[in-house]
Order: sequence, then structure tokens, then C-alpha cells
Amino acid sequence: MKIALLGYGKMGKTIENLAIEAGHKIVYKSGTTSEIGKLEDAEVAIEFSTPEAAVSNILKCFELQIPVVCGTTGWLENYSSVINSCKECNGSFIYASNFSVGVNLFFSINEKLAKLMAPWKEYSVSIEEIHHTEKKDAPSGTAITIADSIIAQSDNLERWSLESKKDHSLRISAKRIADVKGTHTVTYESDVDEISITHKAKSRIGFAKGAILAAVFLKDKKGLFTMQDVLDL
Ligand SMILES: NC(=O)c1ccc[n+]([C@@H]2O[C@H](COP(=O)([O-])OP(=O)(O)OC[C@H]3O[C@@H](n4cnc5c(N)ncnc54)[C@H](O)[C@@H]3O)[C@@H](O)[C@H]2O)c1
Ligand SMILES: O=C(O)C1=N[C@H](C(=O)O)CCC1
Repeated sequence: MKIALLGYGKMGKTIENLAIEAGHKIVYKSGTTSEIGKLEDAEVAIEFSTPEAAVSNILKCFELQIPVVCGTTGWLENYSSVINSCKECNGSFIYASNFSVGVNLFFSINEKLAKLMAPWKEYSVSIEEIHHTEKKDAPSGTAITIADSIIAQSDNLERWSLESKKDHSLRISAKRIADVKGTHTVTYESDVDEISITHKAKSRIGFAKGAILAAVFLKDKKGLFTMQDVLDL
């Protein structure tokens, strides 16, 4: 598969190594000191750049009819306009706040736990995410996905918030500690006990493998897909 890498930082480099090992070819890179190759030569683009750059990179791929797998977080205020552009251009698109198989299983566990906990009003729920100090956005895209799923099951929570003790808000605490690849914990606390689930990434390999899996899935398809479609969850 001929891959374009839009964004060549920590994730772009990890994806490059794993893709080459798996027999794929990197035909284009941007986000390096200068562009390498031609985007038009790619069969699929994998986008891990910055919140500011993601939307224009995605739209460029739609124009060129190149399927695009996007892992960049922090641009979701533009999500519906990107989806509309994808439909207008008859493009191919997958966005996931987290491409790792483990986190996608964690998303399913979180949803099931939220359903189970919804009737038990004595528990209050919160989310903690910890990432490296270079991360640009807070809370993490993964924490937002987890929060949206809990809020959808709740008849009390209406939104998430980084601030503590806001009415009808699900508290997300975002911590930044050097070198942490990504840890997410959901905690339900009552006066008498506590229930927690945690996912902890040991490296970026899980994210990168999932993004390559998504690119293989998307290459010859048209339309909008999710990581749940890729993993058949
Ligand atoms: N979805 C997931 O599974 C997942 C996993 C890890 C990281 N992420 C997200 O991916 C993004 C990148 O993470 P990272 O750790 O590689 O960050 P990074 O800072 O190491 O790399 C980002 C790169 O994008 C480049 N860039 C800047 N402007 C660009 C442009 N216009 N076009 C292309 N590239 C451009 C920068 O030069 C930099 O090299 C972040 O938003 C992060 O939250 C998502
Ligand atoms: O390192 C990052 O940045 C990560 N970003 C994603 C997020 O915001 O959820 C996924 C985990 C790593």
C-alpha cells in the first residue's frame, strides 16, 4: 500500500517504521523540514499532525480523492463541516481519538459499565487522563470519547468539564507528566467504595498499528467509517 504521512512527529515516525516493516511504501511526507514525494501518488493518507493543521490536510485529501485516516485530536469543533465536505466530495474518512485496539476495547467496557452504573445514583463518576508534557490539547481526544459515552447513558450529566464541581458536568482531570504515552482512568465513587477501570499505553506502537489497520481497511472504500467498523466491535 502506498502511504502518505501527513505529520511526521512522534506518531508519523512510529507509523513509518511499522508500515515499512509490514511491506508498505511511504510515498509522501509532510511536517518534516521539507516535503518528501508527491501526495497524489498515495493510495491512502495517515494524518497525525496538529489541531491547527488537521482540517486543511483532511480537506486536501478529499479534493484529491485520497482516503484519509486521521488521528489528530483537538479539532473536533470542525468535525461536522469536515464530515459534510467528505460527503460532498464522495471522500473516504476515518477519525478516531485513539486507534489502539486496547483502547477501543476499553471504550466498549466503559460503555457497558456506564449502562450498569446509571441507576446507582450514590456513585459520582470522573475521568483522569495523563499524557506527556508536549501534548497540545486538553483534555485528550480519548477522554472526550469516554466522557461522551458516559454522558449518553446518564440522565443527570449534560457535558464534560475540566473544572471540578460544575453542576451536571462530568469532571475530566488532565495531567501532564514527562514521557507518559497515555493513561485513562474512569472512577465511580460512593461514600463506601470506589470502582475504577484504567487503560495504560506502554508505547505508541498500539496507536500506530491501529492506524495502519484502519488505512488497509479504508484504502478501497468510500464514505465515513469508525474504528469500531475496522475492528468489528
Ligand atoms: N488517535 C490516536 O490514536 C492518537 C495517538 C497518538 C497521538 N494522537 C494525536 O496525534 C497528533 C500528533 O501527535 P504526535 O505525538 O505525533 O505529535 P508531534 O508533535 O510529535 O508531531 C506532530 C507533527 O505535525 C507536524 N506538522 C505541523 N504542521 C503540519 C502540517 N500543516 N502538515 C503536516 N504536519 C504538520 C509537526 O511538525 C510535527 O512534526 C496529536 O493531535 C495527538 O493528540 C492521536
Ligand atoms: O500523545 C498524544 O497526544 C495522544 N493523543 C491521543 C488523545 O488525545 O487521546 C491518544 C493518546 C495519545
